[in-house]
Amino acid sequence: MVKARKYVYVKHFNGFPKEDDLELVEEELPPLQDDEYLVEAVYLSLDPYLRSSAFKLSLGTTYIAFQVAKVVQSKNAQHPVGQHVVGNLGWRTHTICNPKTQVTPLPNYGGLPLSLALGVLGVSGLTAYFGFLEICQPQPGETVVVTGAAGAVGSVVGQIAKIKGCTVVGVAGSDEKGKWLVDDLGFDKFVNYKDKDFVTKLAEATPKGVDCFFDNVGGEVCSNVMYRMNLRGRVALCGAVSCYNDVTPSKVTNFNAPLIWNEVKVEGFIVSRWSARFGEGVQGMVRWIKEGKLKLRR
Ligand SMILES: NC(=O)C1=CN([C@@H]2O[C@H](COP(=O)(O)OP(=O)(O)OC[C@H]3O[C@@H](n4cnc5c(N)ncnc54)[C@H](OP(=O)(O)O)[C@@H]3O)[C@@H](O)[C@H]2O)C=CC1
Ligand SMILES: CCCCCC(=O)/C=C/[C@@H]1[C@@H](C/C=C\CCCC(=O)O)[C@@H](O)C[C@H]1O
Repeated sequence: MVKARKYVYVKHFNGFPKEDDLELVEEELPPLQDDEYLVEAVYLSLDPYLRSSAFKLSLGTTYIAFQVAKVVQSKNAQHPVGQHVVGNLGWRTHTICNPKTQVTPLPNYGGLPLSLALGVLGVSGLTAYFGFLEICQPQPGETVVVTGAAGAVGSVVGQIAKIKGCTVVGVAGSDEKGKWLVDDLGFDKFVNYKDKDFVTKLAEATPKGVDCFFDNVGGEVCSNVMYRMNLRGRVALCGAVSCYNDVTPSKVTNFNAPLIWNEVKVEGFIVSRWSARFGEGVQGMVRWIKEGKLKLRR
């Protein structure tokens, strides 16, 4: 008999999540039926959307999260013991899956760690790859700004922009992160959004204006970058991490006028739009990692 432990959503978040909004529960799992298989979590993801999506969840459900898991018992020939899979199984240690469970067997990434399936070779990396390339359509020589630049998505966006021959400015919240972006990842410049002179520093870092803007944070930082957009610039609205736990909507500077005058194209997206092409994205990223063009923090 296997005992699973899982985090159950028991109280709606009010502001930032609190410990007692989730409860750790033990559950005895029944023996496997035909075609079922049991997986054990190896890595769990902890992503910003776990906060922004909470309002859609019913109380009593296991908290959502992607995990990399290993098949430890199986009555399903497609999922033999020892296989690794990735899927949105939630924050739980053990899960009984059946043929309808949406998990993807993990390929061997040529020696790269399986945890990357929750990072650069998973939702975060694919969000950067498709969101940036498809929506921003970067051209060599253009100026790209990415917010949340030291995060899982932003750090990949900036590196892809460098691969595409752009000048890249990362926005992050500490000088230590900025140093990592410039010295280790090859960003051209960094601006600290906590700097009291952020607006001036941003203008200094983007003397030719901004052609592509990939926004992960929303709020006033996003508004400030909108004012730097060039004629026919492109903005990919990926996330708004600064606002996910707002109890009342945050007040920000209105940026309609500069976007209208400059005929800027602004588009929000959810990465699943490109799910039929995820294999292409993973292949592209594995190639860049092996060529040393895409660096990771493991
Ligand atoms: N549209 C889609 O399909 C998807 C969207 N996303 C979104 O992408 C964004 C980035 O995700 P991910 O990289 O995984 O997250 P991470 O947690 O790795 O990074 C987020 C970064 O945001 C910065 N940040 C946090 N709070 C603020 C704030 N108040 N103002 C400005 N910056 C802030 C943090 O850096 P610092 O210390 O510098 O503040 C942090 O590095 C999120 O908004 C997420 O919801 C993710 C996946 C799919
Ligand atoms: C303003 C909020 C933007 C959130 C953007 C974001 O981080 C999206 C991440 C998705 C994530 C969504 C997960 C669950 C949504 C709840 C269930 C549903 O309505 O379908 C997941 O799909 C991976 C990222 O694409």
